[in-house]
Amino acid sequence: MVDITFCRSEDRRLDRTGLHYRSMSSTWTLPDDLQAPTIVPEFPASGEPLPRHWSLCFGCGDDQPSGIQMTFVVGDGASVVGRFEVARRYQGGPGVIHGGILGTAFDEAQGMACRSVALAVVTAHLEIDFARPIPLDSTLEITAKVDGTVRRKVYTSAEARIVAGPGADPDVVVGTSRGLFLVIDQTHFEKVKSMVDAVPAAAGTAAEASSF
Ligand SMILES: CCCCCCCC(=O)SCCNC(=O)CCNC(=O)[C@H](O)C(C)(C)COP(=O)(O)OP(=O)(O)OC[C@H]1O[C@@H](n2cnc3c(N)ncnc32)[C@H](O)[C@@H]1OP(=O)(O)O
Repeated sequence: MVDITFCRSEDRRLDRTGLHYRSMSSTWTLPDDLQAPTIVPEFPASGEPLPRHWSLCFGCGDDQPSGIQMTFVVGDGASVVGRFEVARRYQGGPGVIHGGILGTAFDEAQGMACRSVALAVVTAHLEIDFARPIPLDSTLEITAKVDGTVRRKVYTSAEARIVAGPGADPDVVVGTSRGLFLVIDQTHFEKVKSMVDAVPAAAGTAAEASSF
């Protein structure tokens, strides 16, 4: 049970772990007992591709044609570098990406970075700063890393840059994100894994879901 109190006068929320945050990046603080990431042996070496975690995932799945189909390589240490094309169907304001799509990309990239320290995680908290408009038809690169862990909690951060197409400038950060992920075990998806096609007990895909 997460105990979050919203303090209206200070526009600040506090949780019982001492993690302080609000909608501005300057207030995301890492806990004092943060442990440096310990990389699991299954995580590929720097420069190697990092395979999708689930074929039907909206973020990385190659069997999910409506998704953003991000691809990843492993970066230095507990980090990953993900890329995707900002397709025209991801439009929010005229000519630019929808904020929720950028949120998807950060969520996916930070979750993939967590694979450096754990076999499976889910997002508990994600916050984003949208720094620059991101044009359609550009290629976005997200660099995400694990900043540290506290028990099952994995603290992550990420930056987005346009690396090809309209507005490309690898020196300009167009968005940033910070997120808390929780390590899960196989019981997490137990009640829903047969619903992968929104149909109970779909053979095959349900079995694959257990390896998420
Ligand atoms: C490789 C994978 C890539 C995946 C990329 C995509 C990832 C996703 O989009 S996942 C989908 C979106 N997320 C979800 O569906 C998760 C839904 N939420 C849940 O299932 C649960 O709330 C869950 C698992 C996150 C936490 O529940 P539970 O396991 O019972 O943890 P709980 O005991 O409440 O909390 C554990 C610790 O985390 C802290 N915590 C949990 N949630 C939060 C939160 N939102 N903010 C701050 N702290 C939190 C608690 O305070 C507690 O801290 P401490 O150990 O210091 O006491």
